[in-house]
Amino acid sequence: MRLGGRLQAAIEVLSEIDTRHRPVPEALKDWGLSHRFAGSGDRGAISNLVHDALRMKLSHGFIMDGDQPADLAIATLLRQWDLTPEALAASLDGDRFAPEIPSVEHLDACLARDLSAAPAHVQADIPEWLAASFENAFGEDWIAEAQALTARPPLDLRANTLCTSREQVLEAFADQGAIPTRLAPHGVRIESGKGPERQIAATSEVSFARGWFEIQDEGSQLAAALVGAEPGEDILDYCAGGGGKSLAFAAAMQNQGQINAYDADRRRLAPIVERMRRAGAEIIQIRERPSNLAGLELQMDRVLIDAPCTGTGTWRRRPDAKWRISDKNIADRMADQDKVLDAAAVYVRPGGELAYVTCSLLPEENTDRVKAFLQRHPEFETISLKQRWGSVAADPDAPVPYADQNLGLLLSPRRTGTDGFYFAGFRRKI
Ligand SMILES: C[S@@+](CC[C@H](N)C(=O)[O-])C[C@H]1O[C@@H](n2cnc3c(N)ncnc32)[C@H](O)[C@@H]1O
Repeated sequence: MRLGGRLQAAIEVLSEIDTRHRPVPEALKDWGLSHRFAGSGDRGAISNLVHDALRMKLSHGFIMDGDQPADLAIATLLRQWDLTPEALAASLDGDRFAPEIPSVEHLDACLARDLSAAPAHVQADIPEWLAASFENAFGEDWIAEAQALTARPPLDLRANTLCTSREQVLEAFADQGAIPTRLAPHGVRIESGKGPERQIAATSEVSFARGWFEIQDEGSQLAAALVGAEPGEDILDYCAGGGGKSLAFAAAMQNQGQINAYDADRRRLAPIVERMRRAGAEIIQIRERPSNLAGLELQMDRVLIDAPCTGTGTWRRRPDAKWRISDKNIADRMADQDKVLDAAAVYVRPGGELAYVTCSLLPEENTDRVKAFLQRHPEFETISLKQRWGSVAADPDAPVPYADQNLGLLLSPRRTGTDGFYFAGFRRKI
């Protein structure tokens, strides 16, 4: 397919998402099923166009003075794929599958519009009602922080030190330009491609089948490292999901000690079985049911709560989530977070630690929850995060996360080059 056909396809998929509220992966899949002639390069390019358009939906709408799917897709090519209006018009010329586009003069005039005249949330490309939360989280940097969430994310891998080294993983992906992550000591980064370029399918590699790495954002790797798991300890991963953090603990603990992996939804735990086998992680005990946790009360050296959250820190990966989030979502997640904090805290031994992690940037889910927890649980105190960060970050000169009076660390794409993650740590006094 030429650019015109890809542009037309992206417009159709964006319309489907907009009018029928379809999830992006489903809308893209359906388009692929009804256009079987499209090759994998075409599908990748169309997917990139759709995701990029959603990342900057509001500012594209402002610049184009219209937010129809065609406006968004055309603006994506001009503002994110760096095509000039002339180059775009030339590449669509004579392409019978291409949509009609405005004249070069009109597009030049659109690009000349001054985005700084737009309302702040439009410049930031976030829903208006969330602006106050972003400002609370980041102060005067909030627009720049929100704008950094509109970029394509890199692909981050965590080298599994149970069976290989970061150097070997770097070598395996040397052709793709892999580099060491700046902060996470075992991370490997492959930067995102530009325009139609697709991200590599790292999980199709032999090195993946051999257990050399897991796909894990650098922010998630850092959150796991901040927990501070050491060989020989007893750990509870209370919201273990597919086990991303449990696997990181097993490597940090050199397969010595015990990790109890629990999740309220036991179907989410199922992938751990295969992942443990592949990674050679031998110390993970899967706890499928609440009753399997009996007897662990006051016994754990460390408990991690990787809490259910709105995922605002991962908007680079799921840009449609940015336009779906509601007040009710946030309120529901806050209630879940208080519930898991109370439920998981009972397993921490005196002197042991409780870690609270979200992949959200909203203070409502982060510092507010921590303050409320400390009020309900005077038997816990916060731990010094400055020291902990120093022991985790590979590069002491690298940017540090936001820290609010020792009430947690906040990582973000702009500040730390990671997904947005929040980490807070507590110690049980008695
Ligand atoms: C952010 S995800 C966990 C991701 C996982 N730790 C990882 O690193 O791959 C949050 C998890 O919390 C679980 N969850 C939600 N409510 C819970 C509860 N009350 N008790 C335990 N787990 C809960 C969800 O099923 C979900 O798997």
